[in-house]
This record gives sequence, structure tokens and C-alpha cells, in this order.
Amino acid sequence: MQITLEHLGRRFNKEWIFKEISYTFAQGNQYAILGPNGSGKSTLLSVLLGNLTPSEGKISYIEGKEILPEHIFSYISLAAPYLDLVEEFTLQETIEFHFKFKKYQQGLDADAVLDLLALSKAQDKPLKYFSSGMKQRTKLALAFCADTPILALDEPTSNLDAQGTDWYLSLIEKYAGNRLVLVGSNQAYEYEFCKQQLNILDYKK
Ligand SMILES: Nc1ncnc2c1ncn2[C@@H]1O[C@H](COP(=O)(O)OP(=O)(O)OP(=O)(O)O)[C@@H](O)[C@H]1O
Repeated sequence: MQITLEHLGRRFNKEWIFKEISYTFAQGNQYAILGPNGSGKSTLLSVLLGNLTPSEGKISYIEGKEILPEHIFSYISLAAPYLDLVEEFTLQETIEFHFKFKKYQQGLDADAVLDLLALSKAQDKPLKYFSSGMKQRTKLALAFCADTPILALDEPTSNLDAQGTDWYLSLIEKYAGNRLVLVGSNQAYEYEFCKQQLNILDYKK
């Protein structure tokens, strides 16, 4: 999978969030998208993932052949604070529902995802009774365990304690190696492993 941006820009009303991004993201690499609060990290991620259209420029997706932006969602796993889970579902139902639409990474199944989460006692609990940290762990596990070439993580350790952060870093080692990883962040410990870094502030005009 390769994502290529040519002179990409996005604005809301008259405010340009970023302009003139020409950049190539390639599979097997990890990219940190950096910038202070409100600078546009989530906006850029949303454009990269086909959830927002660019205001100018071009974005193309190549996976052997060109993929149309309207089809790119099936190549992506996203974990983000603004992504809602179905609160009425139990953890078991959440996992089963998610993997009706995405394939498991090789060697994984619903039990393995539960083991990975280490929340087996909460297996039959509706997510509305989960703590914010338990919900964040769930979102991360679903994203890491799905077999998609693109893994997008916006503020991946939000609501996680120190143990949860270590757990997240262990998932990066196990399940991110051969994917195109995008991390929107301003916390060094959650993106330090990213060899490529792109700062939104370099694309303000
Ligand atoms: N739908 C929208 N309509 C108008 N303005 C928006 C919209 N979405 C985002 N913005 C604005 O775009 C700018 C960038 O927001 P964005 O959420 O991308 O920043 P961020 O870098 O991810 O911030 P944070 O680190 O706080 O999560 C902000 O000024 C925000 O108010």
C-alpha cells in the first residue's frame, strides 16, 4: 500500500489547516503526524483515510493497482478517541461484530483478541460500563488485530495508564511491522518508534 499526496490542502471555511503537502507514505514504514493541539493532525488523518475530502490537490492510493478513495475504508484500521463503539454491545459482541467486516491477522481469532486485551472478566459486560481506559484498549486491540495494510492511530495512549502504554508499545512490536502505520500525536513516548515524522506546522502558509 502506498499513499501519495500532491499539493494537498484542506480548509474549513476560510481557514487553511494545511497547504501544499506533497508526500508519499509507504507500507512497512511508521509515520508520526505531529503538531500542537488544534494544528490539524486529526484533520490530516481524516483526509488520508478518505473520511474528509481535500480542498485542493490530489491523494492517491496504490495497492498493486489504484484504489478509489471511496473504497479505501476496507484497507484501514483506525483507533481514535472520537471513534465511537456500540455502547450496548458486550466485549464479546463488539469483537464478533468488528470481525464481520475485517479479517483477523493470521493466527488470531476472537479468543485470542480477548486474551490479548486481558479483560476476560469483562467479556459479557456492555461497553457502556467500561472505563475510558478499557474502551481505549478495546479500540486498539480491534485495530491492531485486523488484517489491514493501513493502521491509523490518533492519540493512541489517551486514557491509558503506564501499564496500558507499555501494552500499546508491545502491540506495535507484534502487529505493526509490515503495515503502513500513521500515528497522530504530541506525546513522544507514543510515536518514538516512528522513523518518519511530518509536522503540520511545516504546511501552514
Ligand atoms: N468540522 C470542522 N469545522 C470547522 N473547523 C474544524 C472542523 N474540524 C476541525 N476544525 C478545526 O481545524 C483545526 C484542526 O483541528 P484538528 O482536530 O485536526 O487538530 P489536532 O491537531 O488533531 O488537535 P488535538 O491535538 O487537539 O487533537 C482546529 O482549529 C479545529 O477547530
